[in-house]
Amino acid sequence: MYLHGTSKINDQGHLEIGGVDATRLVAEYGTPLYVFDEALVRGRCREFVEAFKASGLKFQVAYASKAFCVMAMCRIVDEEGMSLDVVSDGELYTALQAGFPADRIHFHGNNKTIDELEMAIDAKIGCFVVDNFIELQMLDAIAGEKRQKVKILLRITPGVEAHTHEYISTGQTDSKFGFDMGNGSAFRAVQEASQLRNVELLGVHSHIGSQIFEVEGFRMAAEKVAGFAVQVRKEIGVTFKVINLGGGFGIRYVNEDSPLPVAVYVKAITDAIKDNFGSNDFPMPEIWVEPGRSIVGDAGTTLYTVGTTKDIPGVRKYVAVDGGMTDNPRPALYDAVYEAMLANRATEQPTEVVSIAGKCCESGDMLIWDLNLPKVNSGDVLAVSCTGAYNYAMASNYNRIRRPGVIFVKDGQSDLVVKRETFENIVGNDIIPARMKQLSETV
Ligand SMILES: Cc1ncc(COP(=O)(O)O)c(C=O)c1O
Ligand SMILES: N[C@@H](CCCC[NH3+])C(=O)O
Repeated sequence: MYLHGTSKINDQGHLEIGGVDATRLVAEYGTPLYVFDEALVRGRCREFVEAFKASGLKFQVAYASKAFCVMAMCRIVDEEGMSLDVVSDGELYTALQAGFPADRIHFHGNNKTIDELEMAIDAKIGCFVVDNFIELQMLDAIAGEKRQKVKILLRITPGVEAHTHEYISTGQTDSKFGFDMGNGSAFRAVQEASQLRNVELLGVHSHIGSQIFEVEGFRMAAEKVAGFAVQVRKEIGVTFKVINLGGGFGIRYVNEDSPLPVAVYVKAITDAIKDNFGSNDFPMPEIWVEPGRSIVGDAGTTLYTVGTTKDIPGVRKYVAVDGGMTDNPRPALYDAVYEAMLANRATEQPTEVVSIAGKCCESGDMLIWDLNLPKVNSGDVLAVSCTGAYNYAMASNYNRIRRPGVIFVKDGQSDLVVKRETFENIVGNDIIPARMKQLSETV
């Protein structure tokens, strides 16, 4: 397993993250457990911010909280001076509860409800990324009722197809997101927005997809957006102050993945902006981005305890862990691949090929196929790397399994940032209707 950030093998032959022995974490917090390397998260935030500073452009780096949104994470993002992108009232609520400055919150989503729009207007967030005509009209009306003028970007689909899994590719014409540039709806949206009284149109947003390894897609998107911006300025006199190129920067899950350093992505984007703007035809806009996965993805490791094994001679050996698709649905959803190691026997050589199964009542609940490990025993600790993004965020209670706790580790210290769910949480929202036998009557 590739060791990301501060992860290393210590003198006891154990995996250590943030200066804390993984076996100690297991003893203290139990498994499954999401462990975040805080120094790596902060390091990634700084890589983005520094790279943009180096460009000399005005910028905002908004962490896409959908990747991993908990209050402690919002605190880190604030402390690192970044903005925050939310896509639901739940993410917005989390950010506000964490004391995240509302004026640095951007609100995304293709179907924001009236309640969500009201909540965000009341909180005085910094910017709405408007996805469609209905939302544009609704937002203008609600802002008018509340006597506020809200800042907006329009999400446009530039017709750029990112080379990634089709479910996480979003920049193409056939997408549920945004105003299409190709069929003229993006142009009409700018016309409409620029005439509304309660919105201030800052510019446009484009997000082409996720887990992208090349800069070409970003460059193409920047060029297309620039062409659009020039057309809009020429034909209807509207000048964009902000161009947001979204997120999508890839990370290394496995050996075959070849992400570029953050600075290379940022340079490609800022160069593309400089190449296309900054003349008399178009003043230099502010550039915004929304990285999610690349901030937290490889900073996360999930620790599991090995339970049962099933050997089918000549076919396969299954090794089951105490979690699975409930804490990491990505293999089942996207055929995502992961690396793993035995955290308690990290220096031992691999001797067998096993497949890691989850504990859900579902054949598709497989975390890793064909993994080389030392001979695995019940009670071993399996560490799966790169689980920081879209794992806790997409976790479920399928089979009524309790969601694991989350800890941050740094400089030899571990802090619980999300408690493991309890059985009380599991039944907490259940109600037995009055017409059914009540608990007191069942004993
Ligand atoms: C609009 C938008 N911005 C930002 C992101 C974050 O993407 P990533 O986690 O790949 O950086 C996404 C998710 O793909 C998104 O849909
Ligand atoms: N959930 C996806 C990423 C989606 C990004 C949101 N537009 C993943 O795990 O890869």
